[in-house]
Amino acid sequence: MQLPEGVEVVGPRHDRYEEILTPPALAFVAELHRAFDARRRDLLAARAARVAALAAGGSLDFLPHTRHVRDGDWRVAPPAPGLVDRRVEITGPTDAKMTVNALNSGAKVWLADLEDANTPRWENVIGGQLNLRDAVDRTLTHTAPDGRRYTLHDGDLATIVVRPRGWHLTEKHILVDGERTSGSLVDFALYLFHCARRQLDLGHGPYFYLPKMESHLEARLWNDVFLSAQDHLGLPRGTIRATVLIETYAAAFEMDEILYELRDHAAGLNAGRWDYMFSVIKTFRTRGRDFLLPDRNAVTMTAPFMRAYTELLVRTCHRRGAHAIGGMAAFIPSRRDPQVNETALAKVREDKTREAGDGFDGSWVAHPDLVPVCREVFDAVLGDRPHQIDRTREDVHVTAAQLLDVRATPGRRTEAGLRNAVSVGIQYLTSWLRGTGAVAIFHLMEDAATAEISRSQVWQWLHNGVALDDTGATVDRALVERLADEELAKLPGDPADHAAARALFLEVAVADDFVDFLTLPAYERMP
Ligand SMILES: CC(=O)SCCNC(=O)CCNC(=O)[C@H](O)C(C)(C)COP(=O)(O)OP(=O)(O)OC[C@H]1O[C@@H](n2cnc3c(N)ncnc32)[C@H](O)[C@@H]1OP(=O)(O)O
Ligand SMILES: O=CC(=O)O
Ligand SMILES: [Mg+2]
Repeated sequence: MQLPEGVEVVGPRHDRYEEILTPPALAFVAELHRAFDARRRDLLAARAARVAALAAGGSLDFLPHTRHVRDGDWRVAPPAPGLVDRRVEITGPTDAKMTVNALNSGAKVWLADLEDANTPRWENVIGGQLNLRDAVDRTLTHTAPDGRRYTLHDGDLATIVVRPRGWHLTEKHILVDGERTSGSLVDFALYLFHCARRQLDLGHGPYFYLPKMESHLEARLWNDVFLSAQDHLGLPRGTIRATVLIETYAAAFEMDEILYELRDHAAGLNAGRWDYMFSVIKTFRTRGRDFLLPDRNAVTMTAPFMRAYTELLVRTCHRRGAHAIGGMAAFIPSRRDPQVNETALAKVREDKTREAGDGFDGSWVAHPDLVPVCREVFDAVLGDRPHQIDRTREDVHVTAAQLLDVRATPGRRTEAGLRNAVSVGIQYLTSWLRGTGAVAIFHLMEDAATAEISRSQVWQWLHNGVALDDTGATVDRALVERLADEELAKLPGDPADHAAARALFLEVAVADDFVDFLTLPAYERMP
């Protein structure tokens, strides 16, 4: 096949890959790369500059020069078809079985995840695009090794909203002018190219969730990508809709500005609590006690700094006519263990009840068996209304000091918490390196965001010389390595199965230089 000039595909071409990697689709990727990749890299450099300023004693605050945006009277575009009622959204990776199960789950929306829940292995990147296209065509089927056959229901399916990779990730198998492309642009462009028209014919549209942004300038970049992409494909401006995850500390101070940048394409904000917690740790990782969190599993959504963040998110969205979408309770139900199941359902009910009461218009679940409980809770609050955007939460007034008040978080730093972080981190990386980016560990959903909390918390405790509240031991490299060995010895199978993950975990959790994202070195270990 003749590729567009300057484009190379260096990943293997498995069965049907030519249906996705067509010359016009690759030309579209190349056009976006040439127009926008330099800006992407400049924005990543701006992130690094902010980290340096914070390490030197700076802080986060609402931006003085964008006050006119926060004070201004503007609204985002009205909700697009398929995105009006979002009371239950299921998330998950895009392998064929999960795709069918998610679309059939009864959720209103499926977040098709190419980010936190996905290892961006070449087979997942292109295989995911094939599954998405087949799903939109309603031809997707799957036969499990045990012979079970999966097909899409005839009636209503969940609206597909694709989450491309964050701006920090590259795609090493598609090169343009000899350079790696952006993972975000590849995921976005291939889905838009192959599925936008089909989605419009079905009465929906090309919809996206945008992850891990750290400023409104990053949102402006996405908006410019959307304008250019719509023009290239002859789609009316405003066809694309994007829901932005507010999941970095810096973005919490720029919610209005992010919605404003994307306003003709904006579909709402989501409270991405796990990456947010990771970002809180990461942003002030060298600043000692004021930003030390207790054990990961002790930090709940009622911690004052988390509450300030979700309250501000609902208020900001509703003032601008946008949906506010809740986050992920990590408890995973079990079809085999009634006790585990009961606990998960109760915890998820409690979480969704708080969100619905706070004004969220819908929320996320990680598993099909959680769809009914989320729906029931939101039905009780919404009734026949598709959302509660008219609940403007004028009562909410969140200050920068409240967003930054990490110190008031109740909980202890314990050896059990450290053990858990080490064990979960290594088990997760074992799974990631094998190509599975979401996994249940100790009955909790673990993905790239939750694993980041584990490893960054170990890094933070170690580099701030934390003494554990229970044993009094100071966290140091020797202690982390000992716990790693003890925890690996408890796992079934050979500890050698986890050797690569153990080494990678120590690299990102212990080394002096803090690696920005664990997926960066992990991706380099992928073929
Ligand atoms: C921080 C964040 O970004 S949160 C969003 C990103 N994270 C995610 O999306 C995680 C999504 N969830 C998952 O991946 C899974 O639920 C896991 C890995 C946590 C657990 O999966 P499993 O161990 O397979 O759970 P379990 O065995 O109970 O699954 C039962 C069935 O439900 C299906 N299922 C489970 N979760 C999902 C899902 N999210 N989407 C679609 N189907 C699902 C399984 O495929 C299985 O199907 P089958 O009965 O046809 O074989
Ligand atoms: O993407 C969601 C999160 O919680 O992180
Ligand atoms: Mg996230």
